Amino acid sequence: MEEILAIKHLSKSFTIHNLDKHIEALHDISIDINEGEFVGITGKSGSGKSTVFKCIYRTYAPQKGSIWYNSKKFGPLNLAEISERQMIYLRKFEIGYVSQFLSIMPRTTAQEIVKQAVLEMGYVEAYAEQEANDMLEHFELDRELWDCHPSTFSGGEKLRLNIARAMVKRPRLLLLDEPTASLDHASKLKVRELIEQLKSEGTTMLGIFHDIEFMENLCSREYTMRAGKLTAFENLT
Ligand SMILES: Nc1ncnc2c1ncn2[C@@H]1O[C@H](COP(=O)(O)OP(=O)(O)OP(=O)(O)O)[C@@H](O)[C@H]1O
Repeated sequence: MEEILAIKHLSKSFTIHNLDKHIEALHDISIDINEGEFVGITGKSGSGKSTVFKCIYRTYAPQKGSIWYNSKKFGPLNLAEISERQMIYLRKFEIGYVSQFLSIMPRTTAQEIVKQAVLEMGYVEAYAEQEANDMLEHFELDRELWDCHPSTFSGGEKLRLNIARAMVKRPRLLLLDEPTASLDHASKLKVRELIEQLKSEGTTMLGIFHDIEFMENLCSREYTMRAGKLTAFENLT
């Protein structure tokens, strides 16, 4: 199997100037993922899991180390060093990120949010609308809500919309940062169903889940983090 992501000796720290504090969020992290794999990351709150994702998605710039991603369009790239333009392309076409929080665009309806994600990729209006509708239906977002602004949605509704927006793009690499945290059991099963579908289509996924049961039989390997370091590695297959 070909490697799609190779994180090598990644370190990230934060300085909070007004408090005169220095936080070592990641220390010498190395993780690799093969194409089509679903790899899990577990660890206590504050151990650095989301920081790894934010470095991959380049929300954060790491101080040390490299993040090699084998792009379909560009070939091997170090995400820690590429231009913002290339990173924008990758976010649009190749790398998806789902967190538990929905960043709401003002005056945009739920359906438009998902549709916009497809339009961004260059598809025509009618196709984008169909894809958006299929995805909203899959996640059983009440039809009454499709033309509403999500600012008034419940936590679970916001989350389902968030997942629909990321998954409608069928990214090659999908980062799932506790996407099921506040979902009820039925919605969790929907997410699991879609993850299984994406897996069978060859999508590579890196997931953070507190709910270990949810990950069962989904992940091929699992990394455990503690205080910014990788402390365990397990092959699950
Ligand atoms: N932007 C930031 N500025 C300062 N400190 C930060 C920042 N982002 C993360 N941290 C710190 O880095 C450490 C790791 O945070 P991170 O969010 O990666 O943990 P986590 O394992 O994902 O936790 P959780 O499971 O609670 O989401 C924490 O101590 C956190 O306070």
